[in-house]
Amino acid sequence: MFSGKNKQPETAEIQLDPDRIPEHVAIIMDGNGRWAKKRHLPRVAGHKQGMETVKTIAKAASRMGVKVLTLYAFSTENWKRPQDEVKYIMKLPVTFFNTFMPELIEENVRVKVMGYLDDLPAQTLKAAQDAMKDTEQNTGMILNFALNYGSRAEIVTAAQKLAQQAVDGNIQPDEIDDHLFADNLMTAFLGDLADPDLLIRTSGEERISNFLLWQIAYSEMVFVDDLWPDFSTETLRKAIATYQNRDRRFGGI
Ligand SMILES: CCc1cc(N2CCCCCC2)n2ncc(-c3ccc(F)cc3)c2n1
Repeated sequence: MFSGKNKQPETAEIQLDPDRIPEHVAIIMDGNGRWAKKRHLPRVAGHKQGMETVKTIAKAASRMGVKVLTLYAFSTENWKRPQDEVKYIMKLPVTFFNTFMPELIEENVRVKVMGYLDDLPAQTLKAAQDAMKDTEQNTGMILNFALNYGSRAEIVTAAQKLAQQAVDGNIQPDEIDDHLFADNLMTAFLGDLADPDLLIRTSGEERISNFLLWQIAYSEMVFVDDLWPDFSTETLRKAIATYQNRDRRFGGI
């Protein structure tokens, strides 16, 4: 739309139903390397810009009323990448908190980090632990980073924990149901919010890539072409509008 003498295009902000904001949004942040390649930049430039997008989207989601935002930051498979790239990526949590913690506190955001954290470099783990500690009193949106996370490993770990409880005589096999299994997953701390209402993947890829396989059983999925560094508040609003226009059935008719 054009209006007035300025002839500036007006882009009407996507209107969302405030009563149907997805409580838990999960995002596979894909396309960072391609973003850099398109600009003839090193891949790490895409990761750096991708971290800035995390800041923008975390604030936007918090202000829209999202209760949990889970971001797939590093998978158990990502260790196969070139070592210089992995080394750079592993410093991003330190940079993130050094530059963004005041805004997270101001937004009343609580940081959680889930994954196989013992395998992370010491400085990465410390940054994550400090951020979780420094924001544990916050009562607003939970910003949940999946770091060195893999869903199949998470499911196998839960099965091993339950098998050990059975061997120890603390549970009977027929006591194991959906709820008890979910209580042994890394998302257990989210309680009733553990399962994403909306899963977004960027960069046009339409794969799940071993992310929250148990938890997304009934999630709506929205795949957008934007590369993660280009993902904007408007793109998030459009994805949530798409979600709101769907009629979720949870297996029913
Ligand atoms: C360690 C892997 C990684 C990669 C990464 N990228 C690179 C690839 C994905 C796109 C976003 C930028 N980011 N961006 C923020 C974090 C972050 C993680 C935990 C935390 F507590 C605070 C911040 C991050 N972590």
